[in-house]
Amino acid sequence: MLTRPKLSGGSTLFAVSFGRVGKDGVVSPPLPPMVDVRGLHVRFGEVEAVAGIDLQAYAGQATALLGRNGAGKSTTMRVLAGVVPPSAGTVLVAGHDVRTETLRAKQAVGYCPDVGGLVPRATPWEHLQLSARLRRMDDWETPARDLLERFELGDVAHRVTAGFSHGMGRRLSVILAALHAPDVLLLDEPFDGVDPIGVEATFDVISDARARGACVLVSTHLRELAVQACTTVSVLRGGSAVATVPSGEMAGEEGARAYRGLLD
Ligand SMILES: Nc1ncnc2c1ncn2[C@@H]1O[C@H](COP(=O)(O)OP(=O)(O)OP(=O)(O)O)[C@@H](O)[C@H]1O
Repeated sequence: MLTRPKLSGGSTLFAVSFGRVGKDGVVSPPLPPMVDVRGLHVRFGEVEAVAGIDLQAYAGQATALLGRNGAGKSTTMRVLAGVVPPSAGTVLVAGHDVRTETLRAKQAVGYCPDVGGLVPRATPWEHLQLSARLRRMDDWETPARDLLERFELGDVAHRVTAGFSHGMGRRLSVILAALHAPDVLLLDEPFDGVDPIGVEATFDVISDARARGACVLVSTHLRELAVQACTTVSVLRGGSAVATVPSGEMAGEEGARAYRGLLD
């Protein structure tokens, strides 16, 4: 059965679901979710893009959203990023309601959209500069240079993005999402068309974010990369979450069969 997380996810899953066990054996209350989605509906006219999603994601964890085209992954990410308002339901990001505390929720988030977001006539460095100014960051140049080097974009840091390949654009979008070390990192299709160096660099960004206690959500079609990058997998179908399981349950041949079973 793939309807409920098992404890095979280890101590993190135990801690967030049932409480944290201290050295003295005392169990403290479970951590509140960093992303808390309850009964989310999103309608675009006649189309119901999201039809009642419930999703909880926690500090130090990475959750993958998997599902077929049109399952509602990107729309859910857009709601979390504060780009699309919910039609119904409650969405809290780092404790802030995206409907009533939109600015605070947005400040907590770093968002790599699935498409767009880059200015063709601006360079990567100018994108980073603008992002840092908007967020009133002081010491941004060193982390910006570091990220550009990790994603092998240092050599093109001062070239306009108009001539960038698809994969170069994806890599820059991940960098822009990660620059300010957000509490909630939302990566929509970060691996799409990205070469192995970019994939490795994205893995590093995800594990660094988890290590500093951020909550990461990754929307992707690439099941095996989702399993490698994430602790938890949530499978969406027809605008609803049909299963949320430790990522190990989606690994290998058996995981592929389980995943196909959830999509049919
Ligand atoms: N702005 C919009 N206007 C109308 N319909 C929309 C809009 N955005 C999304 N939809 C519809 O909502 C549904 C869910 O779309 P969404 O992009 O969230 O799916 P997805 O799981 O991210 O798909 P993909 O894997 O193809 O990116 C689809 O039927 C889509 O056509």
